[in-house]
Amino acid sequence: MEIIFHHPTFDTQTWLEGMQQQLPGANVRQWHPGDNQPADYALVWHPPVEMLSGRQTLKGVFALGAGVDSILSKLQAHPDMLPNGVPLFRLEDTGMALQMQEYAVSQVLHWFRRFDDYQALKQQAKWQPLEDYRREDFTIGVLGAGVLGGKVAESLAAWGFPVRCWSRSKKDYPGITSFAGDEQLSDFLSGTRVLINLLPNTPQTVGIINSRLLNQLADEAFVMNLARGVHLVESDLLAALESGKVKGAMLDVFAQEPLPSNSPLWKHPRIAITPHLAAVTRPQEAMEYIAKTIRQIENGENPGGQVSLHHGY
Ligand SMILES: NC(=O)C1=CN([C@@H]2O[C@H](COP(=O)(O)OP(=O)(O)OC[C@H]3O[C@@H](n4cnc5c(N)ncnc54)[C@H](O)[C@@H]3O)[C@@H](O)[C@H]2O)C=CC1
Ligand SMILES: O=C(O)C(=O)CO
Repeated sequence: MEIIFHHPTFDTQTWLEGMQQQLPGANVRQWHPGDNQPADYALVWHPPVEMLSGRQTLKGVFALGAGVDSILSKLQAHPDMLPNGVPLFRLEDTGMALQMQEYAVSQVLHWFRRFDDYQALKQQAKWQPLEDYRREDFTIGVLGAGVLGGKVAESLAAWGFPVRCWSRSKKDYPGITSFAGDEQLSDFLSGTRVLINLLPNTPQTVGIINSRLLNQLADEAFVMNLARGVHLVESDLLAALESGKVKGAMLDVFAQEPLPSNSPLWKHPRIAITPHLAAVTRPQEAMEYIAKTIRQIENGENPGGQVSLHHGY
């Protein structure tokens, strides 16, 4: 079995040796421009078009992350990059759900316990106990209730918050109210105090967090964008913060990354920023998952994690 690997930033040696250990019978190599020797599987992130195109013998391409928007947008520009019928897989969880839970729970608790307000009071050397927020006024709405959104919703429900989620089709997560489809988006938003975005980047979801959506949230809402920068209309968020409709935001992803130093988001006192690390690929878990999937394919089984090219995620 021949496996080719390309990632612009990951430590290649770790992956070559790790995959070799996972699949002792395989020959795992780093792909270099000009290498058109046979390959059964490709492990990629931002792959050069020539790495994949024309490889009719591929049995699977693995994206080394959860979001496949960068690969799919390249595929749109170069439709022959992924030979017909070759399945594209992505990482499902592989340690990312726990990271997303840590991120979301810690920030929700930060807002719920009003640490943002106390931080502002500290700047004024003011000793001033504030009224507690009540859980019943702190409904959390998770946009996108898939592998990551579902787990984030579950972890917040465990903290006793009212939690709801919104997805393409209804979900049956215990203790979480499920809304589905465009026709239920307004109901989902109405009363949502903390909005957490974990949608994939598709033509249907680009710009979804705009002023029309923000105006439907509860007053003094909070916004957490953990998915993709293109989901959020940054100027609309700034306007909602200005008007007081939105009280605070935590952003991990941006329309332009790295976020340019002159972006007004940096200086805004009620916006917290992290540099796209809400959940990163954990090599060991990812390699175990990929190896398991490859074994399933080799055994003629139907593995999970296949991207729907039709739905775009
Ligand atoms: N900031 C970071 O560090 C990371 C960000 N991500 C982002 O998180 C996203 C979500 O990841 P997963 O949970 O694994 O994806 P997933 O595919 O398991 O879940 C996607 C969810 O969105 C819903 N959805 C999709 N299109 C919709 C639409 N038009 N209307 C309503 N609901 C819709 C689906 O029904 C599903 O519930 C990734 O696509 C990626 O962009 C992923 C990993 C790390
Ligand atoms: O896996 C993904 O999609 C990411 O955004 C990783 O940071």
